[in-house]
Amino acid sequence: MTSERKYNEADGENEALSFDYYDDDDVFDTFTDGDCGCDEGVLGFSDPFSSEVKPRILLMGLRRSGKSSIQKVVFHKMSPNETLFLESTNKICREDVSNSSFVSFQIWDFPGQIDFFDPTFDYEMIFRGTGALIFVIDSQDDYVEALSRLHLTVTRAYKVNPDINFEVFIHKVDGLSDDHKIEKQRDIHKRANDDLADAGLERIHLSFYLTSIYDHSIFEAFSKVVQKLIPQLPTLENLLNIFISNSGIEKAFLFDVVSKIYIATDSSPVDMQTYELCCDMIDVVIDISCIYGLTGDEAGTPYDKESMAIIHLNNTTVMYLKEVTKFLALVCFLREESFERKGLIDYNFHCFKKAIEEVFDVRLKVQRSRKLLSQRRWSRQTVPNGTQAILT
Ligand SMILES: Nc1nc2c(ncn2[C@@H]2O[C@H](COP(=O)(O)OP(=O)(O)OP(=O)(O)O)[C@@H](O)[C@H]2O)c(=O)[nH]1
Repeated sequence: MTSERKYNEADGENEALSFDYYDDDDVFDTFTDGDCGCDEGVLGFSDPFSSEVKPRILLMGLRRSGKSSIQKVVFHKMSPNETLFLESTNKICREDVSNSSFVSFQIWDFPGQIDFFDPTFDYEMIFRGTGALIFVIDSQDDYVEALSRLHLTVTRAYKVNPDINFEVFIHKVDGLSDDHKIEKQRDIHKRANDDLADAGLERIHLSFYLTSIYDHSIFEAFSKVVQKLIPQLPTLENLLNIFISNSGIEKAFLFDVVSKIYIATDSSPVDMQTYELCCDMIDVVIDISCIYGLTGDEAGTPYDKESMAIIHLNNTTVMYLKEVTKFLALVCFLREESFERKGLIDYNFHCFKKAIEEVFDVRLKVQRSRKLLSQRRWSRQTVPNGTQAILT
């Protein structure tokens, strides 16, 4: 935990990774647009362009279910113990997460007591621009009320926007035994789907995850939620498949370094232990770099084009980490004998990196033209004396 804090201190609010690799300020905001702070980040409907570019991820659930803790631990590197002191959220908090061109979305943290019947709460507007709705259920609490809330939320949201991905986090499972976890998941899964079937809404698909901020499960679950929002995912997976099969690599992950969300992996199955090792490796690289690599002046960054690491495990496996872009790292697992052909791996990596940059460029162009289009549309709706017309 000490090392995590060091990273934060050296960052000056998570901005350590924001050196310029691409120079489009609009698209490459720093990790967060300032601290979420919930004061600046409070729901504001004034930005007419943001919702067009960034999908929304909503964090909903009953009070004290753990929504703000999830956001703070995953995106602000807060240590889990510190979440004990988080105050209850009383307004909708909106935060931009724009780590890279692939990981770019807004997270909206809702206070537990949101009332759908409150006429001042424009839920239609909120759900319309939503990519994923994460509903957090406290597994250590009685979840009957949470399930009826989940049903109400999902049915309302689905009516407005049937394209939303509904993700249910069965949260705080750290206090439960393995058998108990499975039992809870089965029960919640059954009840939630039965409720939907009773309402004639079997077509709504809910995905379930067992999560806790005290282990890597929350990062893994968030990775899967985010991956569903990346339209280039099949391309990235394909590139990873080609890369590993030509390099004798067993498993490869493309990681967003700041959040430790993996945005893609090859098509072989992911096991939790491998994922945890990758997260630990990223922590080691960044922490050592922060503590011993920075000279103390503002210019240094703990992660740059030269960043790479090799760790030989005691089971004849090698872990290999390399920088892909200023926010992305490739972490691979391979046998020691395959690693003898490091030259080949590096050459293939070079080709892989170039391909990723091309995918990246295409997305940038699409984003720029979309933004331009919406700016034009917006200015067309501006009357000559400079006051804005009301959008219809
Ligand atoms: N054991 C355990 N406790 C957790 C976990 N996640 C959050 N908590 C605790 O749950 C409590 C409530 O967390 P918050 O993040 O404030 O909950 P919230 O849903 O944002 O609450 P509101 O803002 O009131 O809606 C805190 O004391 C957290 O430390 C978890 O994974 N395991």
